[in-house]
Amino acid sequence: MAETAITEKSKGNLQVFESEEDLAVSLAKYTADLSAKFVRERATFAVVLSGGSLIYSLRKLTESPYLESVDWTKWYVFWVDERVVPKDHRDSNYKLAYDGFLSKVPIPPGNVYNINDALYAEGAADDYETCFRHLVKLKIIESAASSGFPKFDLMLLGMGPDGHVASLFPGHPLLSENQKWVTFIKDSLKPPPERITCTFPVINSSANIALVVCGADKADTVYRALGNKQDSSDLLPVQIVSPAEGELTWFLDKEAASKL
Ligand SMILES: O=C(O)[C@H](O)[C@@H](O)[C@H](O)[C@H](O)COP(=O)(O)O
Repeated sequence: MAETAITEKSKGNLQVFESEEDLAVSLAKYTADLSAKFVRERATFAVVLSGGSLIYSLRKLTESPYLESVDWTKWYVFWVDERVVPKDHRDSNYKLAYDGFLSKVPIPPGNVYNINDALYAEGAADDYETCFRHLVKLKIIESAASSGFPKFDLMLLGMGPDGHVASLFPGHPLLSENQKWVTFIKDSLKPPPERITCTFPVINSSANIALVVCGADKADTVYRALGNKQDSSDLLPVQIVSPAEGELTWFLDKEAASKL
């Protein structure tokens, strides 16, 4: 059961669910509705996934009615961050998403854009940015009118207990990267250390962002991001998520929201 509260625009729409099960039901509807809207408007739906528990929370999309009703042939799938490991490695976000989601829905394999796992971190980041630039030219990915950064239709983000999103960690210099679309990190606090990640200008150019957060271990950070006491001096990565021209929706289970 969702209690929906609309908070200040900068903090986004906040939805709190009794259980992760309820959250998953609502997340599937939200994603399917956006898919229908973008397919109607531009015959394409460009979706960005993260790793972690988010993939499990997408499971209802692989079931009826969405398995039949979503136009999966129009989906284009990307990753907001990826671990620099072979794509069949147990740490691979591609493998996680393939096993838990992509293998269960009929998205054309050619529409799934994982990183080139034959390259080192720097090369893989550059290569992924080149791929985005090519798809922006083809209008498979929209372009943000004001900045020229890619504007994905939907970005599905998780959040770590420390407030990281994608592979953008608290206090890391990459938080202020404002030129590159995709960059790399070799000292990720969450293993494995080598990753590629979209930058904040790309994340914040998205048309829609869902921040999907479950569990009591994240309650303090959720409070810091959404509670009334705001300290703008030392922003956590999750607090920098703020789509300039898009919509941010928080999906929280009641444990994650317990300190609000
Ligand atoms: O590759 C990754 O590690 C992720 O993309 C990362 O940003 C993840 O989304 C958060 O760490 C939350 O993960 P959990 O939901 O599993 O806590």
